Amino acid sequence: MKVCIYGAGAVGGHLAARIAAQFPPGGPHELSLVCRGPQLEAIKRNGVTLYRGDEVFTGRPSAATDDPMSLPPQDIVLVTLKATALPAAAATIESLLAPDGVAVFATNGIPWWWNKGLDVPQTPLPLLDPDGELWSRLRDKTLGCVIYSPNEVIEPGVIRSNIKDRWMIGEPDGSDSPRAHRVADLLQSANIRGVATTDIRYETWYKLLINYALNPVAALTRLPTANMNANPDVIALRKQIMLEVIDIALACGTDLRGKIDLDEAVTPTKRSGSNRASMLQDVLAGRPLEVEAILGQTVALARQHGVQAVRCELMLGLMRGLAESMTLNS
Ligand SMILES: NC(=O)C1=CN([C@@H]2O[C@H](COP(=O)(O)OP(=O)(O)OC[C@H]3O[C@@H](n4cnc5c(N)ncnc54)[C@H](OP(=O)(O)O)[C@@H]3O)[C@@H](O)[C@H]2O)C=CC1
Ligand SMILES: CC(C)(CO)C(=O)C(=O)O
Repeated sequence: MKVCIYGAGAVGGHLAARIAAQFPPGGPHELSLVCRGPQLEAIKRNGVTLYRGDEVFTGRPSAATDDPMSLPPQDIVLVTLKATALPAAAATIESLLAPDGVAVFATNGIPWWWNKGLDVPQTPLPLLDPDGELWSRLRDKTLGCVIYSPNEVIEPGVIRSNIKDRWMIGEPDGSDSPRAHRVADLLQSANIRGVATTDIRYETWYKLLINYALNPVAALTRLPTANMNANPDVIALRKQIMLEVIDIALACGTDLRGKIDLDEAVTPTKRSGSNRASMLQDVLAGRPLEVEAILGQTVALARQHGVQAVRCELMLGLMRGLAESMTLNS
């Protein structure tokens, strides 16, 4: 198969290193990476490397480029761009796909395709897809992907993660499709825990519960997870946010009550280590923040369903302000 990772930064670089290590050029799969700047230069020079616990994965893709249109048609495009970069990439991703190809959107937050297959008007979400480019071009060629894996680019071409990871892949309409299994099988063949699910919306809410209570708090406090997990004020706030997200999910049809141990989520005893949430990495690097995917669209759903979510609203206001100040100061 021809497989492209579009946006090979932290998460995409993780997948790239493991797939490239397992399938070097000339093997059964041809791996191409789309990235840019120092990351692209380093990958062209040295390949891509992942440090994961004591393990090191390193490999070279068949191609690495900042010009996706130079690549042949792809069977699978794993899109690991930030949610903010997706609308501008919609036309290119569409052109890159082979006739039966599929794009797998691996992003945090509510995904742009959320309305597809729901009993709601079949229209795009304006906060995530303002001109409907993603919706009109890609809604029938899309799989969702929820990522349980913290990653950071520690130098160009080099990613650090931890030993636990899981990648849930599913159809927006919840069907059990061959293409979702094809993607999960590809990941499994590279010893990555890829799982095809018929309930990607449950996974989305579950992960959003973690992200809403982690990413903006990390971005505002600038604390890595180990410090957040030891700070009583932060712990209390995060638990309150999680309870609100559980209410919003329930109003939208997903029951997370009792499905997550909130104490373990905010003060883990079964996990060790520390990482910087992706939104904190973005603040520190001066990159656009995924405010609308993680916060804005969640609050929009809360308002639509009449759910009071005071802390979620408050965090949204603060994060929209922070995003604005970053553009003013850039
Ligand atoms: N990092 C993490 O721990 C986790 C992240 N996620 C989610 O995964 C998704 C991806 O996040 P992450 O990997 O951290 O993001 P990164 O910013 O590390 O990766 C995105 C990459 O895409 C590149 N890129 C953006 N636009 C283009 C373009 N037009 N052409 C070529 N390259 C481009 C970026 O380059 P540049 O830097 O130059 O903009 C960057 O290298 C997000 O939705 C995030 O929330 C989920 C779980 C964990
Ligand atoms: C996996 C996790 C929770 C890691 O911090 C994340 O999703 C992020 O940083 O955005």
